[in-house]
Amino acid sequence: MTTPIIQLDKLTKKYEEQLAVNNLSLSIHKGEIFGLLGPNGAGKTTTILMMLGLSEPTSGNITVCGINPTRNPIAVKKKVGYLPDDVGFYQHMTGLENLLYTAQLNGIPLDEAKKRAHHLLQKVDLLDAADKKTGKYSRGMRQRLGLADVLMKKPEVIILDEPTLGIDPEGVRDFLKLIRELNEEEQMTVLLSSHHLHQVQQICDRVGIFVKGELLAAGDMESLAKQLFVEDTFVIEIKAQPIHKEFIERLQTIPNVNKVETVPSGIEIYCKEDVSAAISRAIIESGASLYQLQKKNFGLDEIYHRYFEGGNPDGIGLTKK
Ligand SMILES: Nc1ncnc2c1ncn2[C@@H]1O[C@H](COP(=O)(O)OP(=O)(O)OP(=O)(O)O)[C@@H](O)[C@H]1O
Repeated sequence: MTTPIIQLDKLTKKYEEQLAVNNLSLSIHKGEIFGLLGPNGAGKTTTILMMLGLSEPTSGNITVCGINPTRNPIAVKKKVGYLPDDVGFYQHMTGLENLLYTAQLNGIPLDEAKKRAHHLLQKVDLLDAADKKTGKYSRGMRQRLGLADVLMKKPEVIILDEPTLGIDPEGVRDFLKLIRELNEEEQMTVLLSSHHLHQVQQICDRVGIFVKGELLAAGDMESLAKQLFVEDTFVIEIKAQPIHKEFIERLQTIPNVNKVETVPSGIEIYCKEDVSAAISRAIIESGASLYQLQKKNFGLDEIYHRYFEGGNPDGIGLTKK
């Protein structure tokens, strides 16, 4: 594992009596796409603002690209590109002029800036609109130009706060694909804050689930499932015939099986360990025919929604490690 490019250590932010971020520790590694996933008011934006040096933590430490952003926000700004949910441009200037202006502010020589702007406009599919005033851009176009704009200075890290808000589904797909491509081509680390499960699941290498200022769990899908569903790490789906009461009862006696549920597509067996072999043995021995047996992978939406079953992080049947 590489050294973290973003390191948060017991980070806390209080707004008077409001605890926006509570004792947050998190490491994000160079080159990864990390998703900060949480509902409105979870503290995602507050965390991002602290990483950028735009808000001071009440306590705890932050290091971004080896820099303490609270003490040195300008140095961090040079290395980190930030795309807020609604990016603002000089509306009377064209897309290209806006990019060149950003380049000028970052001390990039004009020739180099023109080449980079052309390359990026092509990447974000705005070459045809390069000479159009940004006041006439659609929201999706503004977000794509925003992405090109943060990339002008070749940042080491880009932080995207709800970047797809208000973009149509096709636009969202293209935008996420573009982020993935840029991450691969330019080896950039990406921090994506969102409450859209599917989007986060689609492109992020790891995800942190953030609620009420606290990081409940972080990791890839498998490890999140393990962290949040300690009781039922595996769900095995079977199709078998005939299914009767004794048969279900027999499945329930298999060690490490927590729950057996009949669903329209067959039977779901929730268990602590992979007991596929014991299940198939039990089915055959009971004289039934087994048509299908598969391990169900937890998708992020299942993880997220099941975790908040009843609107309560301590929800039914779920245990946090
Ligand atoms: N400047 C502020 N003053 C007081 N409270 C604030 C301030 N900024 C944020 N908060 C509060 O801190 C908490 C976290 O807000 P934050 O904007 O960081 O959440 P978020 O996860 O980004 O939510 P959203 O997805 O809605 O943007 C909320 O309860 C919010 O009301």
